Amino acid sequence: MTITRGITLRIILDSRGKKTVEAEVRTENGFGRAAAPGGASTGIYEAVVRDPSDAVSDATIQVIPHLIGVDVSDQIGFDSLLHEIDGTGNFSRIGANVAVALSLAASKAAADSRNIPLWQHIGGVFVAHAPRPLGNVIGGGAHAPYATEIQEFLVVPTGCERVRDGIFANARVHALVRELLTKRGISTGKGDEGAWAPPISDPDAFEVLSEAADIASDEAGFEISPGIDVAASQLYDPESGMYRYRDGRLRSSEDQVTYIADLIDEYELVYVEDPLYEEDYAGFAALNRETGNRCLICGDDLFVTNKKRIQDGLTQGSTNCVLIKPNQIGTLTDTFEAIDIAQRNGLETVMSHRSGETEDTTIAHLACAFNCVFIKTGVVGGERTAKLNELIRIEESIYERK
Ligand SMILES: O=C(O)[C@@H](CO)OP(=O)(O)O
Ligand SMILES: [Mg+2]
Repeated sequence: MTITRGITLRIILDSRGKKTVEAEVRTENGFGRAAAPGGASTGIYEAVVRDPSDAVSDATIQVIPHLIGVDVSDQIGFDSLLHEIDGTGNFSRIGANVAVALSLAASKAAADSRNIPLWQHIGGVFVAHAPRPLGNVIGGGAHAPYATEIQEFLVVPTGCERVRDGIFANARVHALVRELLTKRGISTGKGDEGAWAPPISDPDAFEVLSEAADIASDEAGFEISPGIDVAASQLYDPESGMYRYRDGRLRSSEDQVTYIADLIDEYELVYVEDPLYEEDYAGFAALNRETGNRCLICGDDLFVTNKKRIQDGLTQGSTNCVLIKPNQIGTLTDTFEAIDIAQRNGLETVMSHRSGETEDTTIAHLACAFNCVFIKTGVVGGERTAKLNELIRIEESIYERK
């Protein structure tokens, strides 16, 4: 039976030590638990996160009673009920943190009631592989003060056969970056996602990243490629309409496109996320036209996992890739719809964590079920490795089935 018998909401800690929402859904013979992550460089069009304590006490009275006796095997029905109760279109009444925790916990209860893992419940019988891990090894921006200007310097094991080996290779790059920085006498604190947060310039970070990736690649015997998340909304100054850099330099949208295109060529980047700020569909399109044949140009703050915004991006040719964060949109059904419109129109999808995370491993299952090309999870830290280790287990089950 997949009818909800009990639902619990509680406040737990996230990896930044902030409060967040956890939901538990029980059916007669199934149980699901999920927690909401939290962003630091959030997009302005994301579904609305409420104060966790207020949201949980309100939802306990106003939401949970409506969800008892509901069939969790009908995920679309469950999620539209959440929208109906909320009534705002952006979850500003019940809170996107409450909504996403409930929606994901319901899907896990449904999977558990069927006695199968979540990836299989959602993806069905033809899930053929796990996504490659996109790991953050050097970072700054909104995730670490006085570090790099670009928010994330990433690596992805583009040449690995087994995802498991790629996960270990990313960890090796992470360790090598520390060695290289230490050799140069540079301190190695960490940012919110476990990436090193050294007080160095972006060109220096690229240099260290390339060197570490080359060494790890030689050791592993497969290609490890670099990427970045610029998180350019954080650099954009709406008053001047320019991107404002620390050295006082201002870049127009055109300058920013040239700057990023040059970085793509100089460092052979295979992935660039949010190179322009969250309203600049045209700037994204210019970069995508110029470099989309050799690099994934990915929208995060631009799309916020919202199918309408992805449609706008499609119309303008803004990107060839979409970042997917379930908590940006609030339910699993909305997440599916965003992925569906992207993939049906030939865009790649990347499943992503948030900078504030919990030990929740749901995104590892979703990334496999939805056939995402990469999963962005970070490289080290319990809340990051929880997802990577789950990916190792899922990949093993997929292989055993073949
Ligand atoms: O910008 C991003 O892609 C994310 C995750 O890396 O950061 P945040 O969760 O702070 O928005
Ligand atoms: Mg981003």
